[in-house]
Amino acid sequence: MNTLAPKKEIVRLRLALIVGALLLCCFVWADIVLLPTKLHALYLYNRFTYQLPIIVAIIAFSFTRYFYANRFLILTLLMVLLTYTNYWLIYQLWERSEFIFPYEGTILYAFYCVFALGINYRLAILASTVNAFGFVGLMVIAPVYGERVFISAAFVTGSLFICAYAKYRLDYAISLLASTNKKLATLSRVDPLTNLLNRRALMQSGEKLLSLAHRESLHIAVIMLDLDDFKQYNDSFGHQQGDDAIVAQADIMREVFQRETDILGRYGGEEFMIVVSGLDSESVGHRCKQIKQSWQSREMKHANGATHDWVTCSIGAVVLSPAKQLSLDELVTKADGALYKAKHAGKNTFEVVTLS
Ligand SMILES: Nc1nc2c(ncn2[C@@H]2O[C@H](COP(=O)(O)OP(=O)(O)OP(=O)(O)O)[C@@H](O)[C@H]2O)c(=O)[nH]1
Repeated sequence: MNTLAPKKEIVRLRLALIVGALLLCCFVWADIVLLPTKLHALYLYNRFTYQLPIIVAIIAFSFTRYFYANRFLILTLLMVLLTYTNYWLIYQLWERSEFIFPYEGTILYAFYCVFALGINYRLAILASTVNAFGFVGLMVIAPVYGERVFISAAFVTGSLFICAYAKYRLDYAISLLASTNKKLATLSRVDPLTNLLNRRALMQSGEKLLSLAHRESLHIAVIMLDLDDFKQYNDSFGHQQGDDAIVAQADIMREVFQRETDILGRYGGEEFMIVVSGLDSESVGHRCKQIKQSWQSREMKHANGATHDWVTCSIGAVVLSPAKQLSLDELVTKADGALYKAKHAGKNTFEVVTLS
């Protein structure tokens, strides 16, 4: 499970590998104190001909473009190679002079590769299985640990699988956290009733589209929509049915504005906002007409005394030509002004203001 950007992840791994190489050198120093002098050459040969060069080779490989995509496989291979070169050393020291070299390194290599280098739990299980079999095989061909062979094998195998299981729990917790974060991020941007953007997200996305439109010399339009006589509707049919009308307004907006770049949101209450780029006044007017027609075709009965028999909305739009620059707040104020005019013109109508 990786949550870092590729470049940072590569640097992190490289540092962890360098730390691993340095730790290995520290262990060499400690082991030399433990080992009889006649075994020093054999021991140093193992560490400096196999183990250290393997780590250095992976550090060097981390500078190639093939490393990132294959890093987990490479690090799994590292876990197996470090362990098997250690088995080879245990075997040789036993064969040469029946010296009982400790097996704990096997567990340390696994913890280093799984937690410090971060190989995922599936590969950790694979490497642990291969290493556990290797240890049992070693015990069969060389009775290094004598009577303690069963407890040693159980200790190594148990530790390897506990390590893999702990990685599974960790990966699971991290993926749960990542998906919860994603859900929370969506929830913080979306209006739960309509699934449109909420006001904050609407303004953020609107700002982005505005600067993009300016950079690419495109028209940008801000369109405000407000359901007509909605208080009366709620009073007559209840809040629940009022919510249905709000959802219908969102559906109509989605029907009419289908481009991926169109930004649709609920500005607040029964007021909605759309930000679109690349549409001139005529096209914006055409879409406003489509919204009107869609409400008309739905014939959602309105309350007695409302200005129209079915639910309608009024629309105010402002279209900014590429030659002019205004902030989003200024465009919203102008679109609001146009909406106010549409309301005063008798509702169920639209007003488009062009700024060029
Ligand atoms: N059902 C429902 N009603 C809402 C929601 N948000 C706001 N409203 C109602 O929308 C109504 C808005 O009323 P007003 O601002 O007076 O506007 P209006 O009655 O539509 O009048 P005009 O805008 O002039 O057409 C209020 O009664 C709010 O309670 C909502 O989420 N659900």
